[in-house]
Amino acid sequence: MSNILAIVGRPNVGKSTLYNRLTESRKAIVDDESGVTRDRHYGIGEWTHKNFTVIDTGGYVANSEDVFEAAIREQVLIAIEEANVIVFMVDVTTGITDLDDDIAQILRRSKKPVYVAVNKVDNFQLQSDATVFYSLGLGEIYCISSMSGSGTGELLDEVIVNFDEEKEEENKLPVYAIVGRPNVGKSSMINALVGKDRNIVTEIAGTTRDSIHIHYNQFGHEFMLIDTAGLRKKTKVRENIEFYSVMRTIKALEEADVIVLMIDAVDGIESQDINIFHLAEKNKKGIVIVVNKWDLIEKTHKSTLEFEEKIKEKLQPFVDVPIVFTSVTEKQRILKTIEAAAKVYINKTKKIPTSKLNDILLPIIENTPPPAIKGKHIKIKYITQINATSPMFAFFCNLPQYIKEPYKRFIENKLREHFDFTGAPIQIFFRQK
Ligand SMILES: Nc1nc2c(ncn2[C@@H]2O[C@H](COP(=O)(O)OP(=O)(O)OP(=O)(O)O)[C@@H](O)[C@H]2O)c(=O)[nH]1
Ligand SMILES: Nc1nc2c(ncn2[C@@H]2O[C@H](COP(=O)(O)OP(=O)(O)OP(=O)(O)O)[C@@H](O)[C@H]2O)c(=O)[nH]1
Repeated sequence: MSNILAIVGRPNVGKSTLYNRLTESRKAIVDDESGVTRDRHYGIGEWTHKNFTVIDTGGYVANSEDVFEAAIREQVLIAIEEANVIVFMVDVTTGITDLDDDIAQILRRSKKPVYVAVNKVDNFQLQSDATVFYSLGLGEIYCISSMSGSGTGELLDEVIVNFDEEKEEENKLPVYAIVGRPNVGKSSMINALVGKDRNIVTEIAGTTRDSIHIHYNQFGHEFMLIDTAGLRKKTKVRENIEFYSVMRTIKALEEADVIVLMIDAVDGIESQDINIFHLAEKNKKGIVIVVNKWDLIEKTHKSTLEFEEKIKEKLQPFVDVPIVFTSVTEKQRILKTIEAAAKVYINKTKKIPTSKLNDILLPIIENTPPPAIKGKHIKIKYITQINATSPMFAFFCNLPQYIKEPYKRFIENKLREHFDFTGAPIQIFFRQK
């Protein structure tokens, strides 16, 4: 299951403002991506301990007047298909426009939950103006002011009912998703892996009609593979191809345990790749980077090392990820890709016994304690790994609020040094004890 919220609506109703509010609130809590350019159209939101991906559809619409209404209509259709919940935003100051009516008509036919957010209800008087939006025929309306945040909590309370909490599922096969920009070699990789041999491959219909999950069981590896490659929607509006491909990628990413992010060796790592990488990281997914078309590179003995360094520079600070150099056409290191994904899955799901954790980390902490603040000494007493779907550690101490980002980073590095967590994002919490 995935947790995807799409905000749809015509331009200027305030979608981006709400998007920023939903995703920034999260940023304020864990701001660990200093200096990284983030994509403004999708990000992670959090409400009462549930995480979800928020998509601001507006950003994908071209400026040209003639495509834009068609583009918006099509985006609404794509959003209905791919997202789990839709927030339909309208503007109290303009009332219902023709385009609002059009969108409402599409949404009324959808089976996905739709929430009407009447925005710019900045004061109490405007609430009575909002009642006209009941005539859209989409049920309850939620009066909000994206600018001030008023009403957004009530809206979110309802929205997140549709989302799952992260939980451990027993005896479940690992799920890998191969993602990457168009033409990077995703289909070729999948074909190389599963070929056409139906004895080893069974296609299982996914949650939506056209999502393909492949059951792989060969060479000692068994897992589910999400195929995002072959799924190309015929969009009428050229501008929406990117929107659609981002939707598919986000969805695959939500459903997977480990993301195999393919990069073109010739083009190098691009901002889109970095966005996907950070989304995967924030979603606590395991990550393997595959540099494909390695055959096209003129190589010296230092090439892989230099390439690796260039990639890691751009992935800062989360650089403890495996990088595999493949040539799918020359069948090079394809199995190695699978092995890397399997190893990342193990790293992501393993649990370090509390005694071992404390035996190794407490002496290190003793040697390099968190810096004292205002003359107060911080004492870390013990550590446990909290059971979760990805590595999460609680450090119990007297003054958790005084522990700063650099020390957290230091702790994370020590964890990575002593226990292999390559490819798995780590969460660290300091708690009062
Ligand atoms: N008064 C008021 N203005 C708001 C509110 N939310 C957004 N706005 C303003 O409405 C305008 C449009 O907001 P955006 O968030 O850019 O709207 P959008 O729907 O994302 O627009 P597109 O990106 O063009 O699709 C901006 O000037 C916002 O400051 C609100 O709650 N109250
Ligand atoms: N030289 C070289 N070409 C490759 C390699 N892998 C794939 N290609 C070629 O790259 C092109 C695109 O490959 P696809 O597998 O269709 O790429 P894709 O990522 O599935 O593309 P979309 O379906 O558009 O997302 C094809 O012409 C492949 O033959 C490789 O390792 N080396």
